[in-house]
Amino acid sequence: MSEPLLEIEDLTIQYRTDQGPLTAVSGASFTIDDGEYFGLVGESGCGKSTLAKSLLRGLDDNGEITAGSVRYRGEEIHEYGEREMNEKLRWKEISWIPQSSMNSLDPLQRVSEQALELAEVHTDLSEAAAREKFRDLFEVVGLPKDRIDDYPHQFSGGMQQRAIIALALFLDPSLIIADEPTTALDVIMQDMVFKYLDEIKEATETSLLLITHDISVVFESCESMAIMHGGQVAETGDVVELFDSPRHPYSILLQEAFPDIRHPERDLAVIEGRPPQSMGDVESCTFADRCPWAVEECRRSAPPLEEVAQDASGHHRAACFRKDEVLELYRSEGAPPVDPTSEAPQR
Ligand SMILES: Nc1ncnc2c1ncn2[C@@H]1O[C@H](COP(=O)(O)OP(=O)(O)OP(=O)(O)O)[C@@H](O)[C@H]1O
Repeated sequence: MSEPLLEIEDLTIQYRTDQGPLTAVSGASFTIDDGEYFGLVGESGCGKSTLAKSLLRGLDDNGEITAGSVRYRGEEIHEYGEREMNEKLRWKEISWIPQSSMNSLDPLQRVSEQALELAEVHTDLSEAAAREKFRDLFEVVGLPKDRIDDYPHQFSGGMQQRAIIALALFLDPSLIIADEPTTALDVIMQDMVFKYLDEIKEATETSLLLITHDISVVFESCESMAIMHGGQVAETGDVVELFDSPRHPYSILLQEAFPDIRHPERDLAVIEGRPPQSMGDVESCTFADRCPWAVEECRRSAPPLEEVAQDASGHHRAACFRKDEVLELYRSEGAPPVDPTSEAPQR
């Protein structure tokens, strides 16, 4: 098998706070291959943005990677200095589509000027060639070519977000990180942005790391995914595999919490409780207190992320001591009420 584009292994990220170190990401692992669309899903506060920001060294000042590694095409990128990050990685190899275009387009510059600056720093393109390339990309994202010289305020929110996608594509990056790219948009615009992301997939070799709380978007747009809970990767693998045969209780319940076109009549499940905020090292399953199938072992140690079966991509893994039995239990008996004092069952 060829080398993955991005390989995250056992990544732990903490924030210094007045109450001590807060662990936002704990032992996270997954890989993204060339050309792959990968979804990172989970509730608010589960650590998605922290993980994504760490990839481009964009963590807040009080955040730090305390363990694990991030390899990009086999190279440990956290060993790069700030200059190497700018010269080798940012925009050129990995670009970023933020949650809201408001903070990322300079309101005082024409959109084309922002592209031309990137071209000047990172390419040998003449100004005319760079403008032509940007005009073409406007077309790819469904914006009129002759609007590249507009200022951001001349665009609607949806158009601004598409202009950012054009900027993100401008240097032909191998990976685009999109952090809730449609949160600030209305439903119609959300659909359009995803339509353009789908078209980009057809037209380019770019990989996408799509961060969202909406599992159904990932099922529709991505090939692989990771589901996070409380800073841990609960499950990762091929989307079809996770859709048909989820192995982590959180993945099972999360799927039941979103509408499914196969079962439109179904009542949507509610996952009781809130995700935990972990101070210090994480030494248990962060889902244990919300899990209908938790046993004592889940509170004594953190379950490792282990392979459950061969899927199309060969990396379906789940972090649950009961990963080989919960789906069957759920299908035969439903989810029992959560019992915070549960003892280990007879096995
Ligand atoms: N600068 C910071 N200092 C302290 N704690 C932080 C900081 N930034 C984030 N956190 C905490 O880290 C945890 C993970 O936050 P993060 O924003 O990564 O989650 P998320 O899954 O991206 O959430 P959302 O979907 O709401 O953006 C949360 O408990 C959050 O409160």
